[in-house]
Amino acid sequence: MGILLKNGKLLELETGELLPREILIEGKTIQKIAEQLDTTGHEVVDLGGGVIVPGFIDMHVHLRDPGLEYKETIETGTRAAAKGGFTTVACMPNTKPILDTPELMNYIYETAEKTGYCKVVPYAAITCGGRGEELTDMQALKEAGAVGFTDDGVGVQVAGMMRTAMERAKELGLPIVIHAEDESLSGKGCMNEGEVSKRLGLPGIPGVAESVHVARDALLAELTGAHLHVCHISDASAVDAVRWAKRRGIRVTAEVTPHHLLLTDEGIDGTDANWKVNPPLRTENDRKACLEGLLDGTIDMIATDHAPHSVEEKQRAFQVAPFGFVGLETVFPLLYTELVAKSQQMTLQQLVHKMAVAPAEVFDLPGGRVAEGGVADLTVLNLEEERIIDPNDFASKGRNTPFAGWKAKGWPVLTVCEGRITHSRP
Ligand SMILES: NC(=O)N[C@@H](CC(=O)O)C(=O)O
Ligand SMILES: [Zn+2]
Repeated sequence: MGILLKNGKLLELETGELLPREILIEGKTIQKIAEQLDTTGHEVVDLGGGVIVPGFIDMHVHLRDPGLEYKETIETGTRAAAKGGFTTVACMPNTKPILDTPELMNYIYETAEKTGYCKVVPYAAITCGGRGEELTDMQALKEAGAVGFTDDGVGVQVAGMMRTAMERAKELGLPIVIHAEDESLSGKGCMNEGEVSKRLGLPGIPGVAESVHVARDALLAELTGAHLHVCHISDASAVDAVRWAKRRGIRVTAEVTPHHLLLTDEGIDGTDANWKVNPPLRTENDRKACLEGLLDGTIDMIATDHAPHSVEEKQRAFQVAPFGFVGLETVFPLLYTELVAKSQQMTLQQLVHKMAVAPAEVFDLPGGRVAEGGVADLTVLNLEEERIIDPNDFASKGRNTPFAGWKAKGWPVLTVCEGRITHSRP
């Protein structure tokens, strides 16, 4: 007995056409796609006219497990992911302890298998403890299933250390994934350095703290032949550095978050730490550069940088509260509403490409397409349903979003991960 999805419209990714199609799922596989299928012996699920797209893939998620379970667990984080239409997430190693051993890779895989609502692929740390002093056993970490190496949360400060890391990553065929931040430039900053930080009297983080690392690591990727992936790009000169590197034939890819596409530092009043994130929200010029980079292919994909913190932590004063926003449950409706429906700056198929197809391609992961014989990872969207974002509705333990109260449409109503229904809403 399989699952038969009826009354849905399949998004054709090349043309954007919505094709009336029925889908038969057996086990973990999409068995058949046709205009009409025989229902006998199958569990029928009525999609109510919803739009079928490949399951989303998020390459930047903080699941906080192990050690910081008061912020999030693999169970709550993946439940939030499934609710947001995701079937795969890559989790960041800045947990407690840092994910720097094969045993910790195994812990992630085993816990996700037992309690997860989507597939979880872990990144491993570049340096032991994320301290930037000594490289991890990258080969053993690859053998244990790491999808790439990153010290996300902090930048690797010493260029020579990054060079050696890239040489090893190149040999292993895995990407180096960077949180681009030169600490000698970012210092104790808590928001973007500019007009707004000056007005508020808050210490700033200049855009160059990011772009000098992007440029440095692009050059090191050229030298070593490694694949460099740039996390959460936010600054116009960093986008230019990626564009330049791609033109030069360097193997570099990049991601941008929904908040850097939609918000600027103008929204910060210095009292609400739900607006505090790293890299910080920057200027309108930077925001536009990120969007332009996404549309012209400089930036390959969208990633949420889902970074849950407790309510208590985010109630602290702006300067001392931790950086980060949750994002898994709101990213699609926000971007669909703002960039597709309201302003037509993007098409639906472009957005789905950036959230599902591109991450699967760049990181060589299963999924990213809805096709016969392929893995049954898919999401059904109700593009008409409009709702107000209320953090109290989140499955995530985190409530920290600057988008509370925004009205958005295009909510995921059904998520199927490897043939299993992981989220379903009437
Ligand atoms: N993005 C953030 O503001 N915070 C992240 C770290 C990170 O992704 O750099 C976190 O772990 O909380
Ligand atoms: Zn980061």
